[in-house]
Amino acid sequence: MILSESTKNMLVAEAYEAQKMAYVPYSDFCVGAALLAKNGTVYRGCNIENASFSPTNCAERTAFFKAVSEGIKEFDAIAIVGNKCGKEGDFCAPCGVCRQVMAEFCDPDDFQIILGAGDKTSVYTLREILPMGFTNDSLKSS
Ligand SMILES: O=c1ccn([C@H]2C[C@H](O)[C@@H](CO)O2)c(=O)[nH]1
Ligand SMILES: [Zn+2]
Repeated sequence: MILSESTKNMLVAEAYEAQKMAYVPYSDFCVGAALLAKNGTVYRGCNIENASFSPTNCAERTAFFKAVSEGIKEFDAIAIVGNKCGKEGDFCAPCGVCRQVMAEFCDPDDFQIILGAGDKTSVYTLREILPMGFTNDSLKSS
């Protein structure tokens, strides 16, 4: 899908709002995500850490799981911002686990990943950041 400049800017602004809720006592790295569903709803997510480290949930997956837990499974785009808390930073690309979660629900050539940092944005398709992904279809092939 083609994202308008205003939709892109709105999603990055939503991601910055989500970032304020990051629970990051261990990394001090604050991430926010804003996931745009095909019905127009925006789901915000932040990263949520844990003293046991491995239960940590990324901002992107928080947003996806909020949506899916409410019955929403069709998405157009996600905006992501991440940096040391309170500092300016560079683009924050989603981790491999989050890319895999995106692959479960999103069309690789249609879904847009918007990285934001300050006034800059950079947009990718899911296939660009997860080539040769393992999906539901992989289970069907012989
Ligand atoms: O795309 C990313 C990359 C990292 N993190 C989180 C996980 C952890 O809380 C912190 C440092 O890895 O940042 C995200 O939420 N999304
Ligand atoms: Zn992740």
